[in-house]
Amino acid sequence: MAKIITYSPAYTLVPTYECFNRCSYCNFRTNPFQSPWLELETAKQILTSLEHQGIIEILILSGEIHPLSPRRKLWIERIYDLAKLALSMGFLPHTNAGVLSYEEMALLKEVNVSLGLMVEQVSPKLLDDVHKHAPTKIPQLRLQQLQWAGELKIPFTTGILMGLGESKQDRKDSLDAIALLHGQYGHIQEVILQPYQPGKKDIFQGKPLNDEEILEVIALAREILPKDIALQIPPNLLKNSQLILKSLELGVTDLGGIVPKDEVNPDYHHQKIDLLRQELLQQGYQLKPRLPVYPQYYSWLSDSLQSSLYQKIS
Ligand SMILES: O=c1nc2n(C[C@H](O)[C@H](O)[C@H](O)CO)c3cc(O)ccc3cc-2c(=O)[nH]1
Ligand SMILES: C[C@H]1O[C@@H](n2cnc3c(N)ncnc32)[C@H](O)[C@@H]1O
Ligand code: MET
Ligand code: SF4
Repeated sequence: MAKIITYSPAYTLVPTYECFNRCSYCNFRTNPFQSPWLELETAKQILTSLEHQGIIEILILSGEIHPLSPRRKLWIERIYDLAKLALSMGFLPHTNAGVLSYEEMALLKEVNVSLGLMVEQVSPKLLDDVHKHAPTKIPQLRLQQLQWAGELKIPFTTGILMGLGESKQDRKDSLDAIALLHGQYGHIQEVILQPYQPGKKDIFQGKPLNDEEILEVIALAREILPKDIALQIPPNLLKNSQLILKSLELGVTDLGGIVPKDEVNPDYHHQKIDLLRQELLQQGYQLKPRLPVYPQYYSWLSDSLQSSLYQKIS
C-alpha cells in the first residue's frame, strides 16, 4: 500500500509587499509606502480566473504595517475583506500576516479556516543579526502569538526557518517551545521546516544548511513533535527529488502549498505537480490534495466556515 503524502493546491494573494520589518533574508518586502495594496476588484479578477482548476486554499501572505500606524486598521480590514471574498467564491483562506494583536487575531478567525505564523527561531541572538531591524521577530512575541491562537482555538500552522545562523541547540529549543505550546492547547496542525534559500533580492550573507543538516533537523523534529502534528517541507526549496524522498522517509508527511508562484522564494519554482506525483508514486508514495485545515479541527470553526468546508469535501 502506498503511503499517503499530502499537499495543498493553493494560490497566494499578497495584500501588500510593504513591510516595516527588514529581515535580512527576505526577498519579498519593499519599504513602507513603496507597494500598492491589493484592491478587492483586482483580487476578484484573479480569483475568478482560478475557478474550476482544483485550487482549494487561498494563502494570504502579507508584509506588516507598524502596529501604531494610522494605516494599520485599514490593512487588517483589507485582509479581512480579501479572505471574505475568497470564501464567497468557494475557496478556503489561510492567512499569515505576521504578528497580530489579540483582537486582530480574533477578527481574522471569522474568515479563515486556519492561521499561520512562523516562530523562525527562539534564539534571541538573531536579534543582533538577521532580525536586527525586525521588531516582530522577537521570539517572545512570536511565542505569545501561538499562545493566543491556542486560547482562541484557532487551528494553527507554524514552523522554523533554518539556516539563519542558529545552532543545533537553538533548533531544538525552537521545536521544544512549539511542542510545549501544543501540549497546552492542542492547536498546532502542522510545522513547516523551512530551509532558508538565498534569492536575488536578499542581503543575508549566511550559508543555507546542507542536505545532511536539513535531514538531521527533520529527524529531530519528528522526535520532538507529537505525532498529531504534520511535518511539512516545501519541495521547491530542496535541491533534488532524492532529498525530497529522504525527507519523507524521515517523517515529512506534507509538501505544503503547491502554487504557481512562490511569493516568498520567487527564484525557486515548483516542479509540475503531475511529475512530482509520478516520481513519488514510483517510490511508493501517493500524493493527495488536502484542505488548509486538518479534520481534527473542523469542529473548532464557526458554522459558517464549516459549511464552506463541507461544500469542498462533498
Ligand atoms: O502557509 C504557509 N506557507 C508557507 N510557505 C509555503 C507556501 O504554502 C507556498 O509554497 C508558497 O510559498 C506560497 O507563495 C512558504 C514557502 C516558502 O518558499 C517560503 C516560506 C513559506 C512560508 C509559509 C508560511 O508561513 N505559511
Ligand atoms: C513567511 C515565512 O517565509 C519565510 N522566509 C522568508 N524569507 C525566506 C527565505 N529567503 N527563504 C526561506 N524562507 C523564507 C519566513 O520563515 C517567514 O516567516
Ligand atoms: N511578514 C510575515 C512574517 O514574516 C509573513 C510574510 S514573510 C514573507 O511573519
Ligand atoms: S520576512 Fe516577513 S517580516 Fe521579515 S521583512 Fe519579509 S515580509 Fe517582513
